Amino acid sequence: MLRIEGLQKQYRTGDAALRGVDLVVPAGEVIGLIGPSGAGKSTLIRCVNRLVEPTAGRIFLGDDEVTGASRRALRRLRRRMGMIFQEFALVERLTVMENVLAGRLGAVPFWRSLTRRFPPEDVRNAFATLDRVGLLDHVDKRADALSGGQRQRVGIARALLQDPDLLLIDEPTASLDPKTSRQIMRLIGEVCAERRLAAVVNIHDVALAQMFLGRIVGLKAGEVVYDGPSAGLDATVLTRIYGEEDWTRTARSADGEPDDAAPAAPAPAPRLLRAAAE
Ligand SMILES: Nc1ncnc2c1ncn2[C@@H]1O[C@H](COP(=O)(O)OP(=O)(O)OP(=O)(O)O)[C@@H](O)[C@H]1O
Repeated sequence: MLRIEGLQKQYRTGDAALRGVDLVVPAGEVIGLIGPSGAGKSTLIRCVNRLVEPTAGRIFLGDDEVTGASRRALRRLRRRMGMIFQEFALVERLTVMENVLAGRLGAVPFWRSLTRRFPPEDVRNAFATLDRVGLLDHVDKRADALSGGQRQRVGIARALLQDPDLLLIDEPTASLDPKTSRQIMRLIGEVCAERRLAAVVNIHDVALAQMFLGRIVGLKAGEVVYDGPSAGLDATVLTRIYGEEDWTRTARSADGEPDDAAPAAPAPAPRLLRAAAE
């Protein structure tokens, strides 16, 4: 479980990127983090693993506090957080298997990682994970010989090999075609359910988020302005998050149809938070 309390981030430049975010993501739940450019989505994800140092607030992974953790404790906590990136972040000249085993770096002794000698159990796990993500036939291929969808599957397998409690996923489908994007979102949902992982997915594609994620958190100017079911993302809520626009072809109402009768009937118990500043 991920718990965030009163998270604030002010960059040195003076930009207040997060203004008191509260968020709980239970084990097994995948949430979609949406919001306009500059809303603070990447900052939020990076504060969770302290790639960006929060200015105020507290973050917990299970019972362990991430904020304030010593360097050593933070290293251990980061091993429990798998990261999946938009650009995959693979080592191009290494094979699929080597890239996936990189997920164990930090967990194996340094000399083993230098000589790339991983314990047999890690290798067995890597095979099983690659099988799960549909890449068993590609283990010896170099990363640079893979398609975008295959590359993202490697990214997912590498994160899973860490045996994490939490996945932090930054724009996983930004460079993928629509069908591959759906396959990747489906895979993320399935593996998180199977392994009871909490996950935060930073995603721009609202329709895709609605299709595959049950819960959406909408950020605007560093504040959570919506936290509720994806079915509740109607034109009114989208206007709250993104501002005025014709949302009728984007929002899907609770019955799955495009929301062209906006404003739509309220969705089941969405938690509308603070009205966005006008
Ligand atoms: N390293 C940084 N130094 C200073 N300001 C930053 C830094 N990173 C982000 N910001 C500012 O913080 C705010 C939030 O940025 P952030 O990248 O978190 O938004 P985002 O929602 O992820 O945007 P996008 O969807 O475009 O990636 C913006 O005003 C941005 O300019």
